[in-house]
Amino acid sequence: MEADFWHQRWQTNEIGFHEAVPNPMLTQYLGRLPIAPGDTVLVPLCGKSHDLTWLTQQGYQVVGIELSKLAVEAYFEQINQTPAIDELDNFTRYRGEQITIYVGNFFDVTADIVGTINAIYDRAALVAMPRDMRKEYAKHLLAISAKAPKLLVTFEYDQSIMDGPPFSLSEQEVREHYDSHYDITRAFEQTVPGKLRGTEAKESVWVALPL
Ligand SMILES: C[S@@+](CC[C@H](N)C(=O)[O-])C[C@H]1O[C@@H](n2cnc3c(N)ncnc32)[C@H](O)[C@@H]1O
Repeated sequence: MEADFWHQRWQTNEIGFHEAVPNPMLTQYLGRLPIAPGDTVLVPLCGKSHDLTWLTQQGYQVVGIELSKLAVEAYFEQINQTPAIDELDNFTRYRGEQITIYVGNFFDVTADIVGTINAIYDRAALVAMPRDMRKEYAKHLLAISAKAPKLLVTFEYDQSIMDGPPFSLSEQEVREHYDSHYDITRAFEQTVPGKLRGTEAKESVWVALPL
């Protein structure tokens, strides 16, 4: 999707993807990754998700990347923190307690900017990208995170009856993106309760451990 699409969604508050509580897939399956409190978790395309706060509460350092300044300002308001704000390369950097969020385009982020990453949590990020961008996204994520272990949440449904985002990802596509760098296991699968925007869909949680 183009940046304008997402800016518009935040401006008009059309953020159906934003959940009121930390995502149960995160809280149940993060423990499958070989990380410990104090480690840094990268959350690409983070929005103003409560998942960020849950991660800090478990003792992790969190690095988020988000296009929308509105989202990030709303996040710090939500957690009652006044972040330190400065400019770094193409980004505005917001720093709070145990969390740094870079406001700008994910594709401009470098390994130097994010620093050492011990794990990645990808919810509503890979699936937010149309097919032609997903390959580039996956490649870039590998490059900036030195293939850190990853928890990935995807949806699968009949893409011919509904357009994304979130887009549908088959197991084959998940493996195409990551198989050559990770041992990938589907840790959980469910039919989306109450459907996905009115469409039957399956939700999967993948645990990806570096080869
Ligand atoms: C579907 S939302 C998911 C947000 C969050 N992960 C959550 O679970 O609530 C996708 C987010 O990615 C952001 N985004 C989209 N394209 C981006 C890009 N190229 N760089 C950085 N952020 C981007 C959007 O502004 C939006 O907040």
